[in-house]
Amino acid sequence: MILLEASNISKSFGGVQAVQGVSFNVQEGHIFSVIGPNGAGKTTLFNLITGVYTADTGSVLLNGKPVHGLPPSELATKGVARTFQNLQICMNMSAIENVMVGAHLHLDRNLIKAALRLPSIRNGDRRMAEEAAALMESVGLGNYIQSHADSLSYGVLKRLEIARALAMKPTILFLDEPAAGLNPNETDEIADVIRQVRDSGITVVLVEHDMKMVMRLSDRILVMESGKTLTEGTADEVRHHPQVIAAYLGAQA
Ligand SMILES: Nc1ncnc2c1ncn2[C@@H]1O[C@H](COP(=O)(O)OP(=O)(O)OP(=O)(O)O)[C@@H](O)[C@H]1O
Repeated sequence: MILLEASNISKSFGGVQAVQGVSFNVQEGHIFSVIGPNGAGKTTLFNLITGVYTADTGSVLLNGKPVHGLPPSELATKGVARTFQNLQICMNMSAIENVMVGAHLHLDRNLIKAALRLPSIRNGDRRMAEEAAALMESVGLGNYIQSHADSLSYGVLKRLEIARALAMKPTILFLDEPAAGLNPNETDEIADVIRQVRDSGITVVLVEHDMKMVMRLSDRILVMESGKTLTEGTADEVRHHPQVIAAYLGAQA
């Protein structure tokens, strides 16, 4: 079943056509990855689908219903969660408080401040804390539940961000470069977490530069170049596509 249907999405910034007429479908239960060289338009596409930017053209259907133009907070109530390329963890909070914040809101910095005043977080609401702890266990962070965020390694923080997004109980999770800056061991750990998220029934959309991880994890891959779709297919199809090989090697197609 198609969960997300993006059609003819375009966005320009001044003279730069960042995304031009991109269409794709994401099947429920899949890991769908978006790859492409630097500046190909991947993050812009992500921002358009998740309501950070408004598209110049195109439509996005979630479960067959239009969701384009909705802000991230409203998309979150419809089951759309995301992480960002740059960590959005509150360093002056404990790890578990960060996850509990995710249960309440939708990655808006101002709202995070407001959430700190919520009685359920301030008083460490037991049920919420238990759920947050269970989520942390599920992404391999059981040892860090009471840790302060600023004491955690980058690899752990990246997983913590996923745990916080999962606390929103999404049906579809967008991950923007989850392996960026991670060493090979941390990358394997995050790949395991992503697979586990998918196996738990949550559809995953991924922007990622680590090709090994993308090829191993993805059910389908969209390749972008200069704002446009170069091709879309399975890892095997994409890997053997002459233009993809050319784009990545910088040769002429
Ligand atoms: N807010 C913005 N204002 C102006 N130009 C932008 C903005 N965001 C992106 N662009 C431009 O749009 C194009 C696509 O950028 P985008 O960040 O989406 O690419 P990307 O594929 O995610 O790149 P990377 O892999 O380096 O993150 C680039 O030319 C970029 O400079």
